Amino acid sequence: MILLGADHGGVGLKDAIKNYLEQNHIACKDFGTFDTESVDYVPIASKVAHGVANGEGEFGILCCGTGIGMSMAANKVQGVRAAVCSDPYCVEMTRRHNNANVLCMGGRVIDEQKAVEFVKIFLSTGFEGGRHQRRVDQIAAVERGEL
Ligand SMILES: O=C(CO)[C@H](O)[C@H](O)[C@H](O)COP(=O)(O)O
Repeated sequence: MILLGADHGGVGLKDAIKNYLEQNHIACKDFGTFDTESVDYVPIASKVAHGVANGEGEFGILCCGTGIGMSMAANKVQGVRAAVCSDPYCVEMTRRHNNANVLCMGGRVIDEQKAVEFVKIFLSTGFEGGRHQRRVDQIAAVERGEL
């Protein structure tokens, strides 16, 4: 299950991604927003991030104007590793090296075609583990206040 969320700055990307997922029979849940009326991104990021942290969704995808506000809010939730990406290399590497579980993108930064391309990369790339597992474990230790 892929959990989706956006504010007014990212709703176009989110809807294009939802369309792609549904056309390809990939289960998704849409936490809004559903139009371009201004909304705060934080409560939406929180819903998606908690859904990923509690296992409702394997991955989250969050879109705002830049992707940055969404990533900042999502990364406050324990267990979430949200990455804001605007190029395909970073999308691939954040799965391979960081085991990112939330992808954040900006509707004022990239177009819908790129966003869908990035989602394809994100969902099809695995975590490499090894030395990267040690570093991801260290991020979790920071969350617990142990590092
Ligand atoms: O949090 C953000 C910036 O890092 C997002 O891009 C928001 O979508 C943006 O701040 C919203 O701005 P607006 O002027 O209220 O449309």
